[in-house]
Amino acid sequence: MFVEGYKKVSEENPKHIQANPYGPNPSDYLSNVSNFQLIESTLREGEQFANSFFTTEKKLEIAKALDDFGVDYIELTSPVASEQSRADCEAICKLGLKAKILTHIRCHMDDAKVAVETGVDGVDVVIGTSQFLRQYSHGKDMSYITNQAIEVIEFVKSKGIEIRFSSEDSFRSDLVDLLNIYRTVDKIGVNRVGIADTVGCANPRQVYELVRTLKTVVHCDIECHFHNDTGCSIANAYTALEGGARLIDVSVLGIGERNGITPLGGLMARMIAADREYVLSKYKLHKLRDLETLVADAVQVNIPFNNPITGFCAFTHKAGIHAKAILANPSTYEILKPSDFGLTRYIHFANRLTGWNAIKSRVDQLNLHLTDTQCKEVTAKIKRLGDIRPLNIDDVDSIIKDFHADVTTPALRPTEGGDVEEAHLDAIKKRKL
Ligand SMILES: CC(=O)SCCNC(=O)CCNC(=O)[C@H](O)C(C)(C)COP(=O)(O)OP(=O)(O)OC[C@H]1O[C@@H](n2cnc3c(N)ncnc32)[C@H](O)[C@@H]1OP(=O)(O)O
Ligand SMILES: O=C(O)CCC(=O)C(=O)O
Ligand SMILES: [Mg+2]
Repeated sequence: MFVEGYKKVSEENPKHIQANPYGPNPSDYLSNVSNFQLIESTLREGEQFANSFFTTEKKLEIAKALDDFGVDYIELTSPVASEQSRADCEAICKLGLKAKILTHIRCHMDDAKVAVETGVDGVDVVIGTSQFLRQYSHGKDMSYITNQAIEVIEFVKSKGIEIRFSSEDSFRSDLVDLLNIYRTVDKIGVNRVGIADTVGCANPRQVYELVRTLKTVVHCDIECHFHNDTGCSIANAYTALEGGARLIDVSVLGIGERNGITPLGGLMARMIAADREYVLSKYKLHKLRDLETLVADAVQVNIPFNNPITGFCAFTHKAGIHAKAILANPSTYEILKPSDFGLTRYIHFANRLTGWNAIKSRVDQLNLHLTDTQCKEVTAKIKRLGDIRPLNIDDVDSIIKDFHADVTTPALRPTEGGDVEEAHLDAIKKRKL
């Protein structure tokens, strides 16, 4: 149906699509999709991953690589966790990186006093506010938590460094308790408040609602931390930004407690699809694969086959219908450009789902010449073998080369009344002799 005022969508240039033909949506003003920052927590949340053990050298190498990638903040394990944790934190602070260095502590003066002496640019303070954590973790009530928070925040602020206050397990906390404590810490002047989906229970709608509600209560930036237990960590991060959060906690490959948090690479994929220019202007995406390999090796895991961007088949197209369109215009089946990440696109033609367009493209790559009809013929041969066993590129290339030799050998030209198949066989026998 034609609706007056609707702009025609241009297929050539999707930018012509009008986001909202009925005028701006008030929530567009709140969205930080084009203005987000990353708190990179591989060296804090990531150290809580089951396989993690980072030597000092490895931590320094990872911190430098994260900085080179362009993350805004690097969050480090609490300096009270161990002697070495504290020494490593101090060593990373001395690197003089562009990224701001944070450490992550409990809401306790003992931790805060150590943290401010490490040389960090800021301190991330956290305390559980849900009934579970109040009962089974620290055992404190909301009034104790509030007083403790005020004392720690004022102390850290007095040292002239950044301070963030976060409520652990925010989504299972009482909303009134949450809003009260956030309002209090905002009034004292924290740089950020944090929402944490510590158990990975939140869905995007709940995230949007909580962020929007919190926006009505605080003036400072909102940071969000999403665990991935139910597979929502990237969607939740994106929705949080849409709702007006500014900062997202990520780790390389999403490593963290249990199955981890929002992965850096996955979030980059989501964000570049939303605002390519902003993401390309801030982050060195072509360094992503090396960064992931560095961390994967350090914690002895493989990069998952279906990882956004860097999974081995993330830019591989297989079915004939896809391959044809990709050859004509990659955007037909690609929302991300492999070249943005320094990567290459592949067409997987050695299989029975292939089509003649993909095979023709391979014929051209091999510098051979076959007509369209001949390409269709050779495709049928490839499919016949592909029905029997998995194929590799050499299989396909030799079928193509044999076919090409057959059709270009003069003996193949059918003589008057001659049989083409016999002529083929004859020519093949002659070549083999
Ligand atoms: C959701 C998260 O990821 S939060 C960050 C998690 N990070 C860490 O735990 C960092 C590594 N942790 C450690 O090295 C240790 O747990 C330490 C050094 C912090 C504490 O060690 P311990 O004193 O031996 O205590 P333990 O780990 O057994 O228990 C946690 C203690 O912290 C208290 N606590 C837990 N959370 C908080 C909090 N947010 N604020 C203040 N105190 C807290 C608990 O009440 C408990 O104290 P208790 O022993 O007096 O009851
Ligand atoms: O400090 C925070 O905001 C998050 C802490 C954390 O790792 C979590 O709650 O899962
Ligand atoms: Mg966490």
